Amino acid sequence: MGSSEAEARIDLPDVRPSILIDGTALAAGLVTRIAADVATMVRTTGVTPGLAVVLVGRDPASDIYVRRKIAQTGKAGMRSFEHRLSEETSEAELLALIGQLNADDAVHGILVQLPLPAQIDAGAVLDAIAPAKDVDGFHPVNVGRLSTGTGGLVPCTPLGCMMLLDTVIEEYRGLKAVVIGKSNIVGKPVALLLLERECTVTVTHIATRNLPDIVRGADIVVAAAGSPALVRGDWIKPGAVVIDVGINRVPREDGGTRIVGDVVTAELGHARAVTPVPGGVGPMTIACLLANTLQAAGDLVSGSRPSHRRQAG
Ligand SMILES: Nc1nc(=O)c2c([nH]1)NC[C@@H]1CN(c3ccc(C(=O)N[C@@H](CCC(=O)O)C(=O)O)cc3)C=[N+]21
Repeated sequence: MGSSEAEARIDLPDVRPSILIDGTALAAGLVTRIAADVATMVRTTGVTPGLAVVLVGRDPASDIYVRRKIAQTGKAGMRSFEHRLSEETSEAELLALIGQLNADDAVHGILVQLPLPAQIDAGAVLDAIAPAKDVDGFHPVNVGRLSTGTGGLVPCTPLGCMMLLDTVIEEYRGLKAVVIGKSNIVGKPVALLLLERECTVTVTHIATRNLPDIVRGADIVVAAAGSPALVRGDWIKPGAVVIDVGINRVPREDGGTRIVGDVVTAELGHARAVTPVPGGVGPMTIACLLANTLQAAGDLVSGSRPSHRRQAG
């Protein structure tokens, strides 16, 4: 990254230096609270929440995330069931496994790690997961529930973004929010959550014209473009809150790689608050997966309709 070029672009009023929102600490606190709720559930119902994680193929990054997810379930006192399938797995084989997990009373949450190999239609797989066990919130039933504000399981990364925002924003009503990226996994659901809080939401994407000008009007920016160092300091209004969802692996001078977000955080001294990468949205995504697994287990045990999520925190 050309840091001298970066510095040259800063020409903004002097305001308080921005807060870095510590996603690692927030996630650890959430996992601790979830662990207490899990213990209560085990004591009062005899049921231990269980999460099945399905990984097809050998993507090294997916491997790391799956191991993190499994480790965190253990910390929260949940059970995890790891299913590692070969790169050559057919769609029919994967659908058969999902059928088994749907029917397994010890499994309350099912996560199929994305992306899937090319021979498998990811949409068909997500459609096959029982909506009540869909802890990713990707099933059309849960997507529909989110869009109508009628409960259900909410995708983990957007939920984590809202919890990070909640640490610095008390009143969302009327704030201008700009979401960069229109993915089904982050952009669209986070836009719906912000809309639910009565923000004025703009969703931008690859074909958006004058993106910097649109972002300059935002009180809240959620950057989920998957483009390293896309969002520069001079795009950000003084006092804005910036959530960086990007996880981009870029080459390091010494030949290794490092993870950077979509935002040049070093240029954001004039923002009110910014999330770091790593240590921001990523750990919250995993903590929210546990929160969703607990919610799914609670709803499955009580036999109730999908619950409305209690206020975060
Ligand atoms: N069905 C499905 N659900 C997912 O939720 C899902 C998925 N597929 N496929 C891949 C993405 C990616 N993802 C991450 C989770 C945690 C971190 C995370 O904890 N990151 C750390 C460390 C980053 C690092 O150093 O590698 C951080 O940002 O601090 C990152 C990425 C979940 N995903």
